[in-house]
Amino acid sequence: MPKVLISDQMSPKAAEIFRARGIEVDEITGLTKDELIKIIGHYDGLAVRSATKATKDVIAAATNLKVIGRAGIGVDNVDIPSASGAGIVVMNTPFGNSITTAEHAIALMFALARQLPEADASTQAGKWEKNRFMGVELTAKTLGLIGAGNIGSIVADRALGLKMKVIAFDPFLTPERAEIMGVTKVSLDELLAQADFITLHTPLTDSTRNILSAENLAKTKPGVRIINCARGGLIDEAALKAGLDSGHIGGAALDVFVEEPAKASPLFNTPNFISTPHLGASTDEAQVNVAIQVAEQMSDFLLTGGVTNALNVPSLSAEEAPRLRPYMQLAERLGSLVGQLVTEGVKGVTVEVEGAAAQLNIKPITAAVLAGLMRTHSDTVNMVNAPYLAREREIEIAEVRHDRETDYHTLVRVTVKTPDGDRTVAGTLFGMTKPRLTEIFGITVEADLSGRMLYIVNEDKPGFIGRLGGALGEAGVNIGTFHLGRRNTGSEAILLLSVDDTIPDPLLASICRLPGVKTVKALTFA
Ligand SMILES: NC(=O)c1ccc[n+]([C@@H]2O[C@H](COP(=O)([O-])OP(=O)(O)OC[C@H]3O[C@@H](n4cnc5c(N)ncnc54)[C@H](O)[C@@H]3O)[C@@H](O)[C@H]2O)c1
Ligand SMILES: O=C(O)CC[C@@H](O)C(=O)O
Repeated sequence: MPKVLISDQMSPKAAEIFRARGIEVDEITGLTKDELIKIIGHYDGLAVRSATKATKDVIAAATNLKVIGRAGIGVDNVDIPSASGAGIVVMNTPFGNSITTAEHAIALMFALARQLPEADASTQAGKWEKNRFMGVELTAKTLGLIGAGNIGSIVADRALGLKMKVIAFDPFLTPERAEIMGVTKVSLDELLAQADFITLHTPLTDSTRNILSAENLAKTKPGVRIINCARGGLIDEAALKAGLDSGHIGGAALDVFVEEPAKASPLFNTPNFISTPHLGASTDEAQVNVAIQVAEQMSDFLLTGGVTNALNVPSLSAEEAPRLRPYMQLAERLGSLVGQLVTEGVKGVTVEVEGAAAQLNIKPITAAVLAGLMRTHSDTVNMVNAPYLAREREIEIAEVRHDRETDYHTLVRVTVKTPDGDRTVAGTLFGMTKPRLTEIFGITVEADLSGRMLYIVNEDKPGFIGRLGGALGEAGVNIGTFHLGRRNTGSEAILLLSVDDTIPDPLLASICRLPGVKTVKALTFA
């Protein structure tokens, strides 16, 4: 009988479902990392919210673990590359708490507009300071959404009902979708300049970390009020404190912090600052939703192999699975590679199959490309919802089968249309099972795409590889594999290195400064 550990506070519904489906379940919350490491080896499944950190060390100790289920959306507490490396499926429940979180953002917006927490504390202290708490109306004010996905869309809907004007910055929001939502798509600078209230609804990624930096906060409208119910790290907390102190920022409400639990913060006790302890998803309704979903999904997987809402494996029928699975892994990695390298909005994706791949059902291959591509910008994308999301975002999808001889026995090629032009990558399967990159942006290169990698474009001049090796060696970064490709002798070369550990930002910056380097990017593959 499979055994599941529920290691965070969860609705009792989750344990009820596991037991009803014949799965043994332990509910042990508040474990330290060492305590978790000690017991995790006994379990086939781990059900978490955000407190448990499923780190590399925890996963290394999880010798029987087959599935990690996140009762919620954000999976930044789960090391997905390590889980994938260990063959552990990671699932989340993408929509169960969206309404609840959107409502929390709206609640915080009201609380800021009318200084509710301070007014409450003052009244209950017997002060009756009627003249101290002068608020602002929300009607006719401009709300700036940073991130217009599931939660952002619900916030927009509610704010429009409050007669606010809603503007949104989201590189993946098409003008057509913005029109359907009733919001105006704007650039980040336009949003910063126009919004009376700003609310954040993006995952924490390389492109969103510190999106409200000191520099961007300085571009906001004087008196702006800011709400973050998404992830700590989207706002520079020190700059936010300075902005509140100077009065440039009229108020801020944070549900999430860089360090959680946030037991101390320079922001605490700052006037016009409101905080809640990561309560965005904390309603009876949302917690029942996510508990039921996670327990059903994990039970299905442990008992039947069925995969739903997985972030690192495709969903597949039993018949197609054996032949398609390696192609989907290849497709997902090609999509992820372009997603990590292309920064501008994607307008179209063409998936071409040649050789043996042309005989297969192309749909799951396309879904895998799209999931890999869009997952770099959203925690909620999986093979199942990726094609739907792509359509919703007006991304044009084309599928082409080639009946022609190629250099490879089987080949998948992905071309992404961006405002800056087309970007093409291609790959094959070695031994019909191992994904292998064969072409990147017009340059032939043969490389694995797995784990943590470093992508460098440089001028093809002698001495560069030695300098790069020196920089990595000095920083104690071990190179696993090394792949090189170039357009013509002496022109542009591409290097793809696999590395054992995360590359720290200062090291990336120093590689960037090496003579001849044009582009450097740290990549991660699930
Ligand atoms: N406080 C909480 O308890 C709580 C609860 C649920 C979710 N969350 C957080 O909220 C986040 C959003 O959830 P969701 O369901 O709306 O996710 P989603 O994936 O549906 O939407 C995220 C949106 O962010 C956009 N985005 C990505 N990069 C961007 C960038 N650089 N600039 C602007 N927009 C960008 C994406 O295009 C997407 O539309 C989650 O990632 C999760 O971390 C927090
Ligand atoms: O589980 C929670 O309380 C928080 C969930 C939230 O951060 C999420 O990403 O879904």
